[in-house]
Amino acid sequence: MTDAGSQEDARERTGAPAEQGGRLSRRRMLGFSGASLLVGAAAGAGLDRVASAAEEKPAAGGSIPFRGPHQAGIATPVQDRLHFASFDVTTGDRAKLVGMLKEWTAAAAAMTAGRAIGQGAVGGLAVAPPDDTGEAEGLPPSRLTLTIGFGPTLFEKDGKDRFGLKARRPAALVDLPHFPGDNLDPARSGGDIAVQACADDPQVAVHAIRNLARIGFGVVAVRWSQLGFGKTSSTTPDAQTPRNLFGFKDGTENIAGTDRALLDRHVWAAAGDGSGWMAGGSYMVARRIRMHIETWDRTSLREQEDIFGRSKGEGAPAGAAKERDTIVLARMKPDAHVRLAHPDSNGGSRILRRGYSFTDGSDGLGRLEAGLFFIAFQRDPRTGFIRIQQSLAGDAMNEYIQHVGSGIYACPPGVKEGTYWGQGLFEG
Ligand SMILES: C=CC1=C(C)c2cc3[nH]c(cc4nc(cc5[nH]c(cc1n2)c(C)c5CCC(=O)O)C(CCC(=O)O)=C4C)c(C)c3C=C
Ligand SMILES: [Fe+2]
Repeated sequence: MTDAGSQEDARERTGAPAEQGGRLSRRRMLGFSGASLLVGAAAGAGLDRVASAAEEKPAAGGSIPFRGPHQAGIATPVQDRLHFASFDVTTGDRAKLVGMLKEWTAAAAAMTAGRAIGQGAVGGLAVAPPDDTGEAEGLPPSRLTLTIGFGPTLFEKDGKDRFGLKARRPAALVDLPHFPGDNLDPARSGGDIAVQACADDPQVAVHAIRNLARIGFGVVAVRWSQLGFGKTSSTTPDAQTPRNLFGFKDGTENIAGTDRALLDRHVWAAAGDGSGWMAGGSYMVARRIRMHIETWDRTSLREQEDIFGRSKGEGAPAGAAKERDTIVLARMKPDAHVRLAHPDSNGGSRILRRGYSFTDGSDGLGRLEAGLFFIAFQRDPRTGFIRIQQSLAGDAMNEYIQHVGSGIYACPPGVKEGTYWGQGLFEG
């Protein structure tokens, strides 16, 4: 850790805010003085209150605490941009993998606080590559969160227990079954380790993934990645519900990041669930879903609304006037998306959705290569995503979408002071 790193550790211990409303840039963070930290420590309780208020609703450029009981980026209010990356581990050396996870943890703590990695982009030796690539210099933390997850192949790949982790694989980390209509590209699926980077500034998210990949050189290689914009789900019900690329409000009936009871019941894995090292963690399912925009755009408004079971303008459930009015499933068509995805149609199953829209240019036939990068967190994918996706086999929307990429990852609990990402898996 650099001096700046020690200061950051001290900040996290004292609860001193990394910045106030995003006014401190990375450059200014490096100049954050030890004296001000002492003042912060003396102020103790008052600053703790500031920190927890900031945690609930930080300003757009602000920072989200990296350490805590749960990883940030799950219950955290959804940021504007996504850079998701899935990595293959290219070494068979467990010690190297653990060493990299330690380096990643230090780098993630720095970047989420708005600091540069190590000696920064220009602070090191002139004859060596800089510790940080530099494109986030001068930018605020932008509510960057980095969330790590471990894929099934980290535990066993092609019958090989490469890292002695096979017996540690959680029962809930199942291989996703084939669903009707799936057209999955192996080059956009799977991976041993995934990192979800979310931030309000795409440059900050891209910088984070780029630097983790750089640090991991020789240990991991990027298998596939996805950029996303225009969050399609909100975890803050008071905020305006965002719209997806079909033009509908998306995320109305999501689990709120502040709803402790629902999070404990449906999102956070518990000690009694079978894998003690996952307690406080969650399971992430990522699906790249292509949306056939051009076909959709030739569909009548009534048909579009029937497909979702909600109105396009207000987002009201069928037969109701306002977005938050009570849902009556019987008023929707039997194959309406909301009717089939609703907990009442799935034995009470609920997931926390955190997806983003994507457009990757056009597909060579003049059609927009666009869709939803669907991300869902849940306590158990067998009763979460899998259950709901099986129900969606009869979804009227299937004519307009296709699942083309897929991944499932066990996201360990949050990082405590002095520990590294996934330590419980390797040392528990
Ligand atoms: C397996 C889970 C789900 C997939 C895959 C999925 C794809 C998908 N969804 C939309 C648009 C909307 N979804 C909405 C609601 C909704 N969707 C799911 C699950 C999956 N969606 C759930 C659990 C719910 C909530 C159901 C409820 O309890 O009422 C809505 C309505 C607004 C809302 O509540 O969010 C929209 C719109 C798209 C476009 C899509 C794939 C491209
Ligand atoms: Fe949906």
